[in-house]
Amino acid sequence: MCNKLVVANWKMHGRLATNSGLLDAIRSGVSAQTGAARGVASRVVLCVPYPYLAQTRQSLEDSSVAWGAQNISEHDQGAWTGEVSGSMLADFGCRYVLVGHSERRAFFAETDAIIAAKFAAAQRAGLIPILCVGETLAEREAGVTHDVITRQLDAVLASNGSAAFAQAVVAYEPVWAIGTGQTATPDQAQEVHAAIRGRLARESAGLGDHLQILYGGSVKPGNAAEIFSQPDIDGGLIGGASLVAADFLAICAAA
Ligand SMILES: O=C(CO)COP(=O)(O)O
Repeated sequence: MCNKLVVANWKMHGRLATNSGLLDAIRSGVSAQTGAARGVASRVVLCVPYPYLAQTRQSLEDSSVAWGAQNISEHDQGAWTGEVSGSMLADFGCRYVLVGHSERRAFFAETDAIIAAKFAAAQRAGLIPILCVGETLAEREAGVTHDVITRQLDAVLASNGSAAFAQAVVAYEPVWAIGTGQTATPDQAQEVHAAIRGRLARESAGLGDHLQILYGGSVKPGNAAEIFSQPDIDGGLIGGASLVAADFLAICAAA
């Protein structure tokens, strides 16, 4: 797959005053890369905190850079204080939303069932869910990485069906590689990506061929090209390095 997808996850970073410089630099940098590559450049998405969606839309709406959110309510509307629905995100031009990030699973008690419901809510609102999966260090050391990934995928498959993955992205983020500077080796990542693709191909061969599977966890300008060169790695989900325009653009250029 030549058209890689690079997604920024700003997490809980940014301020109104400093975001504008970052957004401007990314918009013009991606535009220069797209021009140079004559339309085969990577696609780029920024997942920003909710309060900055309007600012992001204003900055990016005439560009090729898309944007999205980092979380979504599983409910469509109602008495759910503090929650944000998919249609609200669509109102702000979001095309994508992260679902099941390991920080949501670990710190906000999101279960596989809740994540499956959020995945469905995103699609009801016309958004493309980016389903995050990944094992902890203890799980890797216990040799259960594949079991964990399969359980996380199967929860969404069981409640939403395999057809739902035709309009979705999967991101493999080993928890031990997030924000630690310890990247999975390209071989470690490729092995899990191939297993994810294999699991979905068992449901439908076409799905396995077309699904975009991103790698996330300490992707930096210095390791991006090697990670992206793996056959089953279709792009990246970038945390810390997405907050520095030069680093993020270098990663986009490597994709
Ligand atoms: O969690 C991540 C992206 O969602 C990865 O974060 P880092 O790139 O900072 O390791």
